[in-house]
Amino acid sequence: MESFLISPSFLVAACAALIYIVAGAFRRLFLSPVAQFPGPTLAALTFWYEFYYDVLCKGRYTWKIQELHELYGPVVRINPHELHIFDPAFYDSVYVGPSRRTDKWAYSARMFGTSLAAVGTTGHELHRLRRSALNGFFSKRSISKLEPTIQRVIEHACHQLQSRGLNGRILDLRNFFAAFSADVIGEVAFGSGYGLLDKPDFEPGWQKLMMDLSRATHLMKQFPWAYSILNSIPPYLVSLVHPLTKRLFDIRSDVHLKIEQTRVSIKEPNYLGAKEKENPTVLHSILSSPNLPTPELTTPRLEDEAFTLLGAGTITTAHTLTSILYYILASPVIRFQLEAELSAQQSLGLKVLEHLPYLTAVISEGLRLSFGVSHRLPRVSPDTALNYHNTIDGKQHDYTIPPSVPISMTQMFTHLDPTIYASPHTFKPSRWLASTCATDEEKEELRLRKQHLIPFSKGTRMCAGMYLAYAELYLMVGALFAPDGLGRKMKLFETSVEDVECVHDFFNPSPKLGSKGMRVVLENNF
Ligand code: HEM
Repeated sequence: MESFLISPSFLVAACAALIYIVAGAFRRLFLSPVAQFPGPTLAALTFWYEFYYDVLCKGRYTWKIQELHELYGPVVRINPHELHIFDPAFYDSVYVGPSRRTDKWAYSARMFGTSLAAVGTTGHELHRLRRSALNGFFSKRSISKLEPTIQRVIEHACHQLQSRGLNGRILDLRNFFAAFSADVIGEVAFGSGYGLLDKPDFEPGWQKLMMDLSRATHLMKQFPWAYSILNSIPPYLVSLVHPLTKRLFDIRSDVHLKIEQTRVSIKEPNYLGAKEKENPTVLHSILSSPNLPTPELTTPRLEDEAFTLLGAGTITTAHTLTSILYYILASPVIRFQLEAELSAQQSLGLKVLEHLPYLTAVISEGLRLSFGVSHRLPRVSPDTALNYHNTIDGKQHDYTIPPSVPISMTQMFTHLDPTIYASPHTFKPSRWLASTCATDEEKEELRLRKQHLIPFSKGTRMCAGMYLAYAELYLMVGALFAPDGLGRKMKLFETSVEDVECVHDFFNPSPKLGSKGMRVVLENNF
């Protein structure tokens, strides 16, 4: 062993490795386009810094970034290549519309393991193309046509909730809403639900699986090859090690089958007269999109796209609904006002609900405190330098951020900024209500609050399913607190704010690990 360590070939290899590391460190510290920006040296040197907080400390880098801003100011270098900005006023300069080319940074795009889907597409042009095939299906107009389908799933969900909650049985709304949001996507996007609402206890494994996948995004980012390895292992072997993934593979096979069936059905001569014309699935929509060239219509790509919808639309919507329900049930005053507003309505269709001021305020406040996603969202502006100027606490901050530098911001920081939202951790729907005798200053403050509510992000990469999400939120909360709604019977069971409040960033927000869920019982339900 000793002789190996002093052998010439070992010494050459060791010297080469040392030179490589020192040169790499020198390049990152002094030659990088972000070398002049403030931040911890360790973060500038290596991604292991972020790994430590996000992987070893379980999704805690977001809070460390917050501390770094207190130390270094509004613009901080948080890893060898990326700058993070903590200044809500700058949001619209980073998350822009199609007029400025905006890429996703490859390092963060690979978090999702779906490089063929819009969400994992890095380049601006290809993303615009892929996104155009989704936009029609998820437009406000199309979603309003899907209202009867969503209503049907809600009726079924409430029926199941009532029967599961008989005799004071404890119900976990976190699992309930995860099953609900997945079944909605199944119904509206693929033509049939996944039956999760019919499973015992609303299949708790589903919510857990979605959160496990969400948590794995930190590893995907750091070790992209892990996904290729996982993909090459036969599904039955993966299911042996992680039994929950069996359901995922089943869904993937189902999606595969539906893609092939849709491919055949749209070629049929009477396709446009068929029932699909009334209720086209997202697969019909993509496969008959006039803009997509043939390479964009392969089965693996469509599988990625379809699968993303399930991932993107399940935990986000479920977490928002869970948070909203917690805050309503925890506050008799809020509950009373909501019930009073809903009791005064003749009908509770989506168009009516969307115009109810108090319900809208409750939903906005729920979206504010559930953040959308808890992770920062990096964007790259390949052609344009961005200029940042602001004076904070009497200190001037001026930066020119060169083109192609990944820049990220975090929705949670904006939603909890006390200069925009007073007492930011308090669930306070009244902050969204316009008073008839408001002063100009108060009107301006309300405008700013609305402008800074960004759970779906903004710009070209903003959420594709926003209108579907809003429809689910309005219709579900409306149904639960309607005069005969089940929400009126609900009582929290051994649940506190710690069971909904985000303390781990697994891309999706997670409450404390070990939480037993958002548990309720239904009173007088025998
Ligand atoms: C309250 C519920 C929801 C919230 C807060 C939310 C939030 C977000 C956010 C912040 C992004 C940007 C992610 C990024 O930049 O990497 C996003 C992307 C996306 N969301 Fe949602 N989402 C919700 C529900 C849904 C639903 C129901 C669907 C559809 C079934 C959906 C589909 C998508 C898709 C496809 C993307 C990728 C868009 C792209 O990259 O072009 N989302 N969502």
